[in-house]
Amino acid sequence: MIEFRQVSKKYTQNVTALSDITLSVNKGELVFLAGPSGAGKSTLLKMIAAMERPTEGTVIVSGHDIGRIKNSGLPYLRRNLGLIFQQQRLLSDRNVLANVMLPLIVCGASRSDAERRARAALDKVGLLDKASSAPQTLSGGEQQRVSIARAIVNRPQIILADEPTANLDRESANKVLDALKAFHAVGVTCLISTHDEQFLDTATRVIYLDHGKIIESWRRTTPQVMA
Ligand SMILES: Nc1ncnc2c1ncn2[C@@H]1O[C@H](COP(=O)(O)OP(=O)(O)OP(=O)(O)O)[C@@H](O)[C@H]1O
Repeated sequence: MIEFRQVSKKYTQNVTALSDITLSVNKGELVFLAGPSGAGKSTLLKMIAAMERPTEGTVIVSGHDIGRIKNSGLPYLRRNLGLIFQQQRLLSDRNVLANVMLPLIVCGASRSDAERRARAALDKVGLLDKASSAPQTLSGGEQQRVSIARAIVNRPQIILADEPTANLDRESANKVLDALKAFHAVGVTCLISTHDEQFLDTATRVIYLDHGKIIESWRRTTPQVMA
């Protein structure tokens, strides 16, 4: 479903964010990207969404070659992607429900259909009771779960989450992660970047990056049970 073949990304002559990355992610996998700040995790996720293009190598996402995709093809690609990136903040001038409805309205859904689906998405992340609230009145963890609802409201095949638990306390972080895992459980492919070692203990697949290179990568068939 996602394939990187000998991919490098240079932002400038002196900044190599990714170097010779080869990996593949199967449909329905939950993959954590780990590694220190500046390792290239965000760049890797952005490439899957064609927010950045490879300098060398090939990135294939659901059959699309990201290096060759035309700008006119981007909306079609992104319709299959749920993006949870820090820069995509919730809009403070509309309530939670309207924020979650937005991707559907943009794609031409009717208001009634968009509202019904947005309420279902909020229900899935446990925040239906906050539908009428202003986003800025929610906790950081609740805002992240609204972002997840907004990302999945179009029923994407792939969720990309860049540090979704950054700056959250443990309880909020666990709720955010549980919401993401619930989508993985129904077959959505998820890639999540994190600094949080605790999440990696229960993961089934982790790719460690450092200085733009994969330094370690493993899969296990059953998650480790925490003592
Ligand atoms: N738009 C950009 N222009 C120039 N350099 C960039 C750009 N985006 C990222 N970089 C550089 O590329 C490298 C990888 O950055 P990236 O954001 O992918 O790492 P990261 O692992 O996600 O880090 P963090 O955990 O801090 O978010 C860093 O050296 C960063 O400074």
